[in-house]
Amino acid sequence: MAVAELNSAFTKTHFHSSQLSFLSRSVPKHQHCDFPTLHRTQQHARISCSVTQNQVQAPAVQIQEPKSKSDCYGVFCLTYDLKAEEETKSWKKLINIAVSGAAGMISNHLLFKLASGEVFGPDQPIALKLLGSERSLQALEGVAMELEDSLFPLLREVSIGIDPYEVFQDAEWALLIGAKPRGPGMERADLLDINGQIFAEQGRALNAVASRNVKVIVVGNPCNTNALICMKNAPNIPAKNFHALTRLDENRAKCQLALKAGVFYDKVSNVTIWGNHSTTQVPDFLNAKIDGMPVIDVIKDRKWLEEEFTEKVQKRGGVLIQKWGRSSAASTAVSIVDAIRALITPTPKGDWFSTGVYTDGNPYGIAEGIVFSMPCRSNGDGDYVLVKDVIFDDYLRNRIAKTEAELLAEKRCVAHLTGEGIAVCDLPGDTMLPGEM
Ligand SMILES: NC(=O)C1=CN([C@@H]2O[C@H](COP(=O)(O)OP(=O)(O)OC[C@H]3O[C@@H](n4cnc5c(N)ncnc54)[C@H](OP(=O)(O)O)[C@@H]3O)[C@@H](O)[C@H]2O)C=CC1
Ligand SMILES: O=C([O-])CC(=O)C(=O)O
Repeated sequence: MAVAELNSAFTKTHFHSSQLSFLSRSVPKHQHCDFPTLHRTQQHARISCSVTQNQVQAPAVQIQEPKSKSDCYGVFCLTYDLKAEEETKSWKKLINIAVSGAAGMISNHLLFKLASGEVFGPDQPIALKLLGSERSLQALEGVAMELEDSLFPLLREVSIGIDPYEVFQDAEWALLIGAKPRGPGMERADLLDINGQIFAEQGRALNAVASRNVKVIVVGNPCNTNALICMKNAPNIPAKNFHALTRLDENRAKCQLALKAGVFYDKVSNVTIWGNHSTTQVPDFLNAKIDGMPVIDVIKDRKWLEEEFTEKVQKRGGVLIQKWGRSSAASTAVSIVDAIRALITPTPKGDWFSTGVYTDGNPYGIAEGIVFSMPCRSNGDGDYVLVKDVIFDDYLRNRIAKTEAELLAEKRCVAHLTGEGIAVCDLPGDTMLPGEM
């Protein structure tokens, strides 16, 4: 009888049949293993594989603890000691990434990018913690199965759950995508309230169980005000760590400028989206550059910039829905990747990126206490600073004032969720999400 033995240190304590199929893949290629056997001690598990010519032997599996609701999924319950394998010795420490709305369309693109290593790098193992609801639990299992079947080397753990207090445990990144879409006839105030409740609860959960330096990117709409609510409910996490995703708007603006100037879009830089992720957002062509030159010196059609370009970016999401029948999912996932990478890699010299962040202490005179998209730079440590050397003209100031007024009105409308008293909803009538046009 030939016996192959694999020693691994396990941090998890549960095993079931799907793991055994994984374990059999772990046996050296020259030895076929029909029946991997798991032996457990207090801290370690050892797999031995019995290989016989004629003999059939039942697998012996000792299960020591029951699997709990939000625990690891399938093959991901198996956690190797990364230092024990030659290939993984140089890898960084595993990081925990929580994703809400994980069974939704955006996540369906994003999760596979995260798992592939293209976001955090080829030496960064990750654990994905997927938050769903009763409604989506089955679908979430399907997502986890697809992640299993993708055999991503860097994806070391996946867990699924419906309780944010469990799913957000030790999260170092929280990508908050899940939110109720605005249905026909629904008032924007109702949407703010329904989604606000979700983000208030998730803020409290992050406050209670996430890493103290968790970086939070809110995608679910209306993302600026949801980010504000989340932040206000997480007082023990730095306010600076909360972002509303406006990178998709920045990417859309770069694309339109490149198209008009007849250049490839990598020539377009320094594009700021000011304000709300809504149709009042301000894509800033005054400070933007094409091939290092001010956009206004390259595209000398101010009327086009003020009217057509601006409106195209503001309403791009809605036009896409009309054509595609659903809202941007792939390009949103790409922009989430861009937003994360903007924080974990140094910003190219002279350039900046847009993200919705808390306005307290901003150098532009924008009202404090709201989450507003502004130009930022990072040295790649996950943090950012606001860019000071930007210029304004009357046009830009007026446009910024409009999106600022909208966000202040949204803030008053969710005062009951931010601990700031009684809500008063006097939202401007034309307030729309990009996708609502
Ligand atoms: N900031 C940006 O640039 C962009 C933001 N968005 C926003 O991202 C969000 C997600 O988009 P997408 O993935 O396409 O949407 P999907 O409809 O595919 O998924 C959204 C998820 O939200 C969750 N959800 C939470 N609460 C509710 C609720 N009350 N009713 C229904 N679903 C709920 C659902 O998951 P579960 O049941 O698991 O909770 C669902 O899977 C939306 O709010 C959208 O407007 C979209 C594009 C760009
Ligand atoms: O309104 C939506 O859900 C879509 C959206 O935010 C966008 O495309 O920018």
